Amino acid sequence: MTDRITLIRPDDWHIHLRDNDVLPDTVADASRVFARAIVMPNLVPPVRDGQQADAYKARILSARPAGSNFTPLMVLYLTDQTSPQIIREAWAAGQAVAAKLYPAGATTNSQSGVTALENIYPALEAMAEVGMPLLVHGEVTHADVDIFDREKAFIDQQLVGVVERYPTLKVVFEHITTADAVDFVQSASGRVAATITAHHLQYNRNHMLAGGIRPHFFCLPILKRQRHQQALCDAVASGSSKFFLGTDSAPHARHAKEAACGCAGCYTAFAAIEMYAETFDHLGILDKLEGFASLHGPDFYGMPRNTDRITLVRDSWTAPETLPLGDQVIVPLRAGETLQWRVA
Ligand SMILES: NC(=O)N[C@@H](CC(=O)O)C(=O)O
Ligand SMILES: [Zn+2]
Ligand SMILES: [Zn+2]
Repeated sequence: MTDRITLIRPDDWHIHLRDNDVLPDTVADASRVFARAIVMPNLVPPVRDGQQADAYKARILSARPAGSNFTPLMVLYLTDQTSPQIIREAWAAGQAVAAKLYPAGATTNSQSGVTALENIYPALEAMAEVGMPLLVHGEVTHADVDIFDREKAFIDQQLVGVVERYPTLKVVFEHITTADAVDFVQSASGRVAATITAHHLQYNRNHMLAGGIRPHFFCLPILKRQRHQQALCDAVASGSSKFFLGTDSAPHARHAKEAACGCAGCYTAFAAIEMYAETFDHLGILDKLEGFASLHGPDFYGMPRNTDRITLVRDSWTAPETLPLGDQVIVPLRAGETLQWRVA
């Protein structure tokens, strides 16, 4: 039994840090282990151009704990108005490393998102040309599509078309949740990859709904049935470089989750690499953790791999019941439960 594993320092290729008074809390958790993180731009109002990305980056940098070298990687939020010029300028100035497609209405703070794919064709063309990756929240939003089918419908109705139309565009299918998404990514060309969260590897919809409704498991895309969870586990077990770590750690204050209409998002940043280690250990694939957490992401983005290392040890500890989030509290995933691994 392996009790200790050393990895090149990992990065988080999908996180929500929010803004202003909560940044000291979210940035402290994100920067505890990860060297870099792709910072999602779904603020209100969203991060729509290079200048806004720069200003947000400055707020994140000034919220870092003393001595931290954590590097936020900034992302533009695509809207119906995103012009090729916005893309080219932000890319040329190094203000953003990617742009994110939120179908309008698909998830938290997506109300300014894209209402029809055609509206961003000019932006996508510019992205394909300069080499800026497209990050996708892959769910359709029509009221008549069942929430458990929205990811598959997005692949069929939108993603296949985008990948065909822009043969050089790099695409990251974010936080995938279905066997359909795994199949799509595996059979696509090398410029298509996906992030996988710790919670979608650890849980399925029974954890959220059987025996009582548990709002802290509610996230989007929603947890699916067990066979889909298994497909995600098989994807990481394959060791394929198309899959890499993206926590989608998404804080919402306790009162916003424990409510008649609760917000979508799970908070995992406080123990993310530990949760992944636990899952990989459980699956008997700890030897695949370094590729997933530390190598495939930078390789896909064309960035250097980190050079220092972290060590994880098998040593159980209890996750806190709550954590501070500005002047509120948050109930993290695994609250009060025993975690099997910790960072040495
Ligand atoms: N994943 C979630 O359930 N929520 C995210 C948005 C997102 O990544 O879709 C959030 O910003 O809260
Ligand atoms: Zn999303
Ligand atoms: Zn997200």
